[in-house]
Amino acid sequence: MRLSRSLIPTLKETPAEAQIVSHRLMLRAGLIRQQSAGIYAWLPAGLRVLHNIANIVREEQARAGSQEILMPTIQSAELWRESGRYDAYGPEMLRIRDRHDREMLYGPTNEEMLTAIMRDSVQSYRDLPQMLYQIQWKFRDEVRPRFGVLRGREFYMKDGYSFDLDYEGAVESYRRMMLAYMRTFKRMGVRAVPMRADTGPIGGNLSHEFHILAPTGESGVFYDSSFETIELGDDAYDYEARADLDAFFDRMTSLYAATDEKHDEAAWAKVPEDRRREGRGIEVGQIFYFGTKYSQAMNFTVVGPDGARLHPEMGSYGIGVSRLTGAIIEASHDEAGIIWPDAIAPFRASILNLRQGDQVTDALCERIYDALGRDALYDDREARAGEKFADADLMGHPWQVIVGPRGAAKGQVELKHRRTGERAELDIESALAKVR
Ligand SMILES: Nc1ncnc2c1ncn2[C@@H]1O[C@H](COS(=O)(=O)NC(=O)[C@@H](N)CS)[C@@H](O)[C@H]1O
Repeated sequence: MRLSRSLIPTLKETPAEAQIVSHRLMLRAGLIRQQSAGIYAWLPAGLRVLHNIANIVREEQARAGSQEILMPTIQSAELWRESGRYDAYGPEMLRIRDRHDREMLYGPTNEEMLTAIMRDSVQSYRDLPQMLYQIQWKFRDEVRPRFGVLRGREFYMKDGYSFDLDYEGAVESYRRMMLAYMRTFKRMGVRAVPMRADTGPIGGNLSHEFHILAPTGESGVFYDSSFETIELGDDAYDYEARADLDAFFDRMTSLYAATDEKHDEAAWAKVPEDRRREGRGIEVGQIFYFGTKYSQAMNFTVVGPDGARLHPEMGSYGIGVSRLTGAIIEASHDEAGIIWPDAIAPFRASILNLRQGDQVTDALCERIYDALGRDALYDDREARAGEKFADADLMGHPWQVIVGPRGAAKGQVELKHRRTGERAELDIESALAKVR
């Protein structure tokens, strides 16, 4: 994209309402604009990040054998009355009435809906196990939305659901998702720590939250410092080998890590003193096993191998896709702005034209822009070099291709790596080879 023709409204000043760095930087880098409390519009560069995150989630869900579906955001109240959660869910649920005065709601999650779809679709044990997910907008009427997209009211979530014949199968699904989640977060360039967690309104008795460690995290966390160094998502494990799933799960859960709600002083005391860490975490995902809570409540049964009916065992698995855009900035920024991990950056490179109007410089910029295609943001504005440098650092793309008249005359550019600050004078082909 050409910056002179794009809607990426960067700001020099920090908006007063933004209290944490990711909220400030997302506004200043022109990624989002608030429309009402906890509800945001995603501008072109912000939407590219959101799609990059969602696509990594998609690829890793596919690898784990989960099928993508898409369910509606608007749900009927009676569906939630079947499970008893319509009243239990409380004021976070946005309740609405349609023109025929039917009670509807904007879905905060979809356990009931997918259980009803499965109830209407499968009758035999041969149709299980199934693992399905969607990436869809949710609404939770948070009493105090804050910190930008970290705690919004309308937010983008991957929510997955597993259906198994028995407890053993449900445990395998849970462990499959543990591996998929750790691989997913690793690919996004962040370290997320799996922590034992409470289950809250979703239910069940087994749950882990995945936390990115960041000083602005809302959750207090206690963890073994080994999590700062061990390999968190390596590819050595095979989803089709139960022993691999068990080995990975044991490795991830044998080290101590718990949110403050689940912190256990006795277990904590067994962690060698020099390895005990306390900190703050941002919850970017949570997985739950809750057995037959929904299949019982909604009378979803299949005919088992012996002809008797059984209630499938379920779990659900969420990732905060829109929250991750902010959480990753909390974990990866400096005083100049965002430092995007390569895999999710809105663009791979900013092209900075330092002498707009100079024919040789313009021509070289166009050549580089053509070569990099949609992965580049070409700053072709009539603006001073200093402004272009500041905006490129603020927007945080991994590479900056800096084109000035002296270098252009020699067919050279200056290449800057945003994360390390390293600079090099290179000919075009060498520079393009590094950026691609
Ligand atoms: N208000 C919010 N704003 C942004 N992200 C949120 C918000 N509430 C939850 N999330 C994200 O959504 C993830 C999943 O939400 S959850 O409540 O833990 N789990 C569920 O809803 C399950 N039904 C998953 S299928 C959380 O880990 C968090 O990263």
